[in-house]
Amino acid sequence: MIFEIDNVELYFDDKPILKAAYVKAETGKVTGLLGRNGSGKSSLLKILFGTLKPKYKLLRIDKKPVLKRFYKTGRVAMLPQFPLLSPTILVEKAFKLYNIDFGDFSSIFSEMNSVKHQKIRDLSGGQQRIIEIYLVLKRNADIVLLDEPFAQLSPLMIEKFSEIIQQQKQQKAIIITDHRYEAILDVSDDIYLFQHKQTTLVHSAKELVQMGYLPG
Ligand SMILES: Nc1ncnc2c1ncn2[C@@H]1O[C@H](COP(=O)(O)OP(=O)(O)OP(=O)(O)O)[C@@H](O)[C@H]1O
Repeated sequence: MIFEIDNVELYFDDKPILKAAYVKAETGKVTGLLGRNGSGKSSLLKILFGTLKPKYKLLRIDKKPVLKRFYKTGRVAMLPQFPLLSPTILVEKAFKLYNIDFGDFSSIFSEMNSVKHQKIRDLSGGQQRIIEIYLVLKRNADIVLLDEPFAQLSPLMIEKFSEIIQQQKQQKAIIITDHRYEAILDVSDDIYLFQHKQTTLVHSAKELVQMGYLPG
């Protein structure tokens, strides 16, 4: 399945943020988005998900236009940059709500075994994020959007999630953005750089240096 978001034109209060931006994602691949702060990565994810309305955009699945807000189709799962779960929900209840097995989770993240009966608000920021990323990644969806999943995670957790992302991409398209660019370069099959209000497909870290995103 091929997902394309094309000709994205976004303004906030007459200020242009994106002009003719394009991103393609497909089942079996991870698409990484890189770019400086404020370059429009989160906005593009929200536009794709359907919670932010731009001046113009065209969303296509396998070349056919999708006119509905995408989240209403039930085919997309999104991890926003900010907390997803209610602070008062019990961890085991959150897993039930998402229809995901806690046992499978705790066999990968054994250090999280003890939090099953706790409320989300009683976990550390990183522990909360681990649960959120896992639930969104494992959710039954055709495409998963991850906005800064790695920001609060220790290196070992990033490695574990990179493995889960590789497993999950077998059945899904995944789009991910994060400032941990080494992790994004490792996990992604395709990379887009957000720059000058547009998106460019890049092929190497060297290109990212030449384009002024990475220090030389
Ligand atoms: N609701 C809003 N109202 C006005 N301006 C906004 C709004 N949301 C985002 N912006 C502006 O749009 C631009 C793009 O923001 P966005 O969050 O998409 O960038 P980003 O690339 O995800 O940044 P970061 O990497 O820092 O999270 C920024 O200049 C931001 O100030």
